[in-house]
Amino acid sequence: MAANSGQNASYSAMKGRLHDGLLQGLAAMGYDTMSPVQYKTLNELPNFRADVLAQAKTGTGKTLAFLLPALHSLLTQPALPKGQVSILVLSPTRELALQIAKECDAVTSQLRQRPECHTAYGGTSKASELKKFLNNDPKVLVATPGRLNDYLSDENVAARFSNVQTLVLDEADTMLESGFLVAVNDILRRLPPKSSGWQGMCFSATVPPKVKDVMSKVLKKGYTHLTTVDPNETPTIELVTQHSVVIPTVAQTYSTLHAILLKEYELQPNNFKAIVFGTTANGVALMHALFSQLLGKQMSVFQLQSRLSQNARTRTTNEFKAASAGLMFASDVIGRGMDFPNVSLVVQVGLPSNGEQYVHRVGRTARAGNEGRAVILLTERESFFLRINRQLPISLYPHNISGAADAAAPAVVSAFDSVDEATRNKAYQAWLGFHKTFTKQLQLNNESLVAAANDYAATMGLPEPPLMDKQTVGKMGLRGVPGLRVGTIERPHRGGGGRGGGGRGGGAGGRQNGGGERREANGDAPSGRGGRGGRGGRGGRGGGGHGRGGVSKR
Ligand SMILES: Nc1ncnc2c1ncn2[C@@H]1O[C@H](COP(=O)(O)OP(=O)(O)OP(=O)(O)O)[C@@H](O)[C@H]1O
Repeated sequence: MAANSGQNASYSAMKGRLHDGLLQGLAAMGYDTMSPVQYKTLNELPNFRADVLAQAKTGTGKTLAFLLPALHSLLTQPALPKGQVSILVLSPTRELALQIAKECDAVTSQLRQRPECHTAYGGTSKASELKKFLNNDPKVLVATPGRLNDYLSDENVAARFSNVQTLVLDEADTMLESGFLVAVNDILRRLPPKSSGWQGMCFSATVPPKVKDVMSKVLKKGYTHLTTVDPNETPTIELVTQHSVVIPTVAQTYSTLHAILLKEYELQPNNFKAIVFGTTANGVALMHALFSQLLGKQMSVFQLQSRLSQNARTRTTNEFKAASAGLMFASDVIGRGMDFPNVSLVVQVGLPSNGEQYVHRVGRTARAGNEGRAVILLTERESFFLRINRQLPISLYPHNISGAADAAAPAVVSAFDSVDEATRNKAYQAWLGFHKTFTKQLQLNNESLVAAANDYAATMGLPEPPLMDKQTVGKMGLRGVPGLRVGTIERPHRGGGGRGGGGRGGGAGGRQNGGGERREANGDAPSGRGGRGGRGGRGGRGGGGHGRGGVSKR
């Protein structure tokens, strides 16, 4: 990885200051040079146990930047009693938790006595994970907040954290935002008090000023603020060429996306590896189904979103990490932190939750010094995003693709015929729920919102707008709005919904959406109070914190 501004320092310079076993681990991983954020945490902290807020661009090695000092302290301090957790890392998503744990295992791989690194996240069997946790000697735990709260609500389990030495918030800004804040506060209440001396580490590519206040709960006054990002610059990576495509209405979305993907494929036919972000889980499932028809013969098509079982999520994550090429449709379950090597293109379809989320999604490409491209596809109404985020280095797409989009339209229409109706119905409802949260910015009222949703239904080849559950319509605040088809939807018996490739099949959209799917943002946010965290941690179902700040089914 390239390092900059005279910090092209070799890890060998850390000999005698960083535990030898860790240096050997880094060598085994093939890393000789410190990235700038790694250089700074290892050289500019008053000591490795100091509290730190670190900001560095996406894909520049923040994970090792927090793991190395924390692991060094663990390895050089008197051993904690068996079963006591020393390093606790909080991550917004399950996939990211697993990835961090793997990085921890890799960097400790050469130690004679390796500290055990465990994970705790929703969507897995709590009983068996907890048994493993309690019967072994986890020194590092990487957890999502919901499942961790579930652990901490049991006094015997909470006792395992009474000597915690380091608490890391990865993707710290999102962890301290509305979707997670309640759960993180609950965790902080259940851990030893800050005055007991544990080290706080907050890492992210983006640190909006509003979260700095909340950080005082984790960071001691006088903490070190390290940054490799110029404060006057957006933290988006320079190695990504970023473009926008604005279309008149939602009706042109999929034909234009098709044209963009083919153009980009033409520009980089070798090892074309792309992620297309959508706004909702059901919207992603729809794109996956549609583009499997349209492009499935040319490339492997994947999807990752919260309605898939955790097994499917983990399997697909591993497959796409290993793949040299492929097309992934994803929600924000992989919007932050995830490291899929050699992704050369990121496309965002529809509005990101905010400028920060845009930056994190773009950061899925151009990692570890590589280059990448990014395109955002918005409708005219959604293009306000470009106006309010003028600081982002986005220019107009330089290729004329409107002809190709027109030419693709008939193929899109016929591919929709093969997408099952339930998938289209759910995407319609998700679209409506998502856009409902933006009506002001989109300058829509309820009537025009429903009219636009119905155009969207027509684009998907649905003969009439899908039937919506009365309750769902009420929760969305759309009761009585003309154009909606409202009725009672037969709910399948519990357990009757299949778990097909497209996610949690079956299931009427109303129940799944619990009042209308909004955005899939931020992470596997717990839905309720921390005490219910385990359930919330499932993310796929209950996950969501439906706050306007925008966390929902991803
Ligand atoms: N010193 C290094 N030399 C080479 N590669 C490295 C080095 N440190 C980290 N990497 C690799 O760079 C990639 C990005 O690292 P990492 O995922 O930690 O980035 P990040 O800054 O946390 O990104 P994000 O902001 O998206 O969370 C990973 O594949 C990681 O293994």
